Amino acid sequence: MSSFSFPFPRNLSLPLRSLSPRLSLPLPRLISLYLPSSRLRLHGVSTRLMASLERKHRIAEIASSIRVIPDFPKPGVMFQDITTLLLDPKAFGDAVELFVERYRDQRISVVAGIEARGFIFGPPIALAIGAKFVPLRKPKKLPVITYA
Ligand SMILES: O=P(O)(O)OC[C@H]1O[C@H](OP(=O)(O)OP(=O)(O)O)[C@H](O)[C@@H]1O
Ligand SMILES: Nc1ncnc2[nH]cnc12
Repeated sequence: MSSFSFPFPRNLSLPLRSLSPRLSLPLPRLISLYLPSSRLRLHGVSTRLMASLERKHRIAEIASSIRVIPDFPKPGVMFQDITTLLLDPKAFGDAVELFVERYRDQRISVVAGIEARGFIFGPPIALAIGAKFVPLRKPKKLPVITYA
């Protein structure tokens, strides 16, 4: 049975929206709520719960690193500006890692990235899962035979 690992900083607080919209606890307290004394729960259900909480926390951190510009390029559109995520190596790495976790070990041989943001995220994902990368460009951009 694998041992429990604790990947969070000690002073971290997590908003526990799934339990209550208002509940926010320091993580050690949160763990003491979730982890019963039984070793079985510690190594079984609670380990999965912690992995799920950590994933939610990572996604929230990624989301908060993206700058949102209201009403661009037209009223009503909330523009998601990922240039701020790209300036944050932790958030950028975590975003790539989420894809890598999902697609590794699935015998994927090619990752195709759509211009333009697909050119940013596709290559590191392809390298990490051992796949080739194919850029999907607009027509007539390349001076060689292309596939459409
Ligand atoms: O992944 P994204 O960041 O959403 O980018 C999507 C496309 O938007 C831009 O072109 P646009 O549609 O403005 O046309 P253009 O070729 O005239 O620049 C950019 O050149 C990408 O091809
Ligand atoms: N809301 C949005 N933010 C950034 N890029 C987009 N492309 C299409 N919708 C978008």
